[in-house]
Amino acid sequence: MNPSGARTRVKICGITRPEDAVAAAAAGADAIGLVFYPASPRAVSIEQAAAICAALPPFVSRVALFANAASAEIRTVLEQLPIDLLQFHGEETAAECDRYGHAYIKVARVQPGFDLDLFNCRYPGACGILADTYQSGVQGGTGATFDWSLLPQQRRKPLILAGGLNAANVAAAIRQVRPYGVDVSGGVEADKGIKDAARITEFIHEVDNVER
Ligand SMILES: O=C(O)c1ccccc1N[C@@H]1O[C@H](COP(=O)(O)O)[C@@H](O)[C@H]1O
Repeated sequence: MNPSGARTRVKICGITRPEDAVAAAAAGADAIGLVFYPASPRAVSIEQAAAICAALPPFVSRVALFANAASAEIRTVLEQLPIDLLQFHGEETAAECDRYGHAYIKVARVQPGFDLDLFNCRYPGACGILADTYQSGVQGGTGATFDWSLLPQQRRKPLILAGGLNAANVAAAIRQVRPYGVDVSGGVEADKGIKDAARITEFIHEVDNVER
């Protein structure tokens, strides 16, 4: 449960195969993430993403992740796929995020000195902020946690926690940060881009059974 009394939402990111999307949904995931960042080992083509979206049951959100992508590419994805939410994982400005008229979350890559309040103010159009680990030269999917005490308890927008989460640390993360949701990629994989159904189930079990 998150501070509002609702359960902590779970997004399983970096899905590359329909069967992994089905496994995530069966385990209780609220959202799956499709990576449209060519440099990622989890990047998918439009065709792959279409097959994944088609395999999903109702009420599981489809999130399209971009990092400094060209607007034409983002528009193509929005035209061709049933995307519920955009995730901007790069250095996109608020104007760049707003231009699609589509719901989005903006990623903050957190390092010492990070100011969540200021970041919220910079992206008034975002429906949530995803906090991930800053690592020089890496856009995301680092598999590393950050110092969660850098996040304040009072927030203007829903906060999604990411970065190195797995079944062994997610309960502690939720108890400390009390996020709206959590996002995981590497922590539920058998290999890059290949999800492990048992790890997904274990992760969501931990999220749903956190005692605060
Ligand atoms: O997963 C990737 O390869 C990736 C590449 C570029 C930007 C973001 C990426 N993934 C996102 O990073 C966070 C944390 O991932 P992890 O759990 O530490 O592996 C998450 O939002 C991923 O979707």
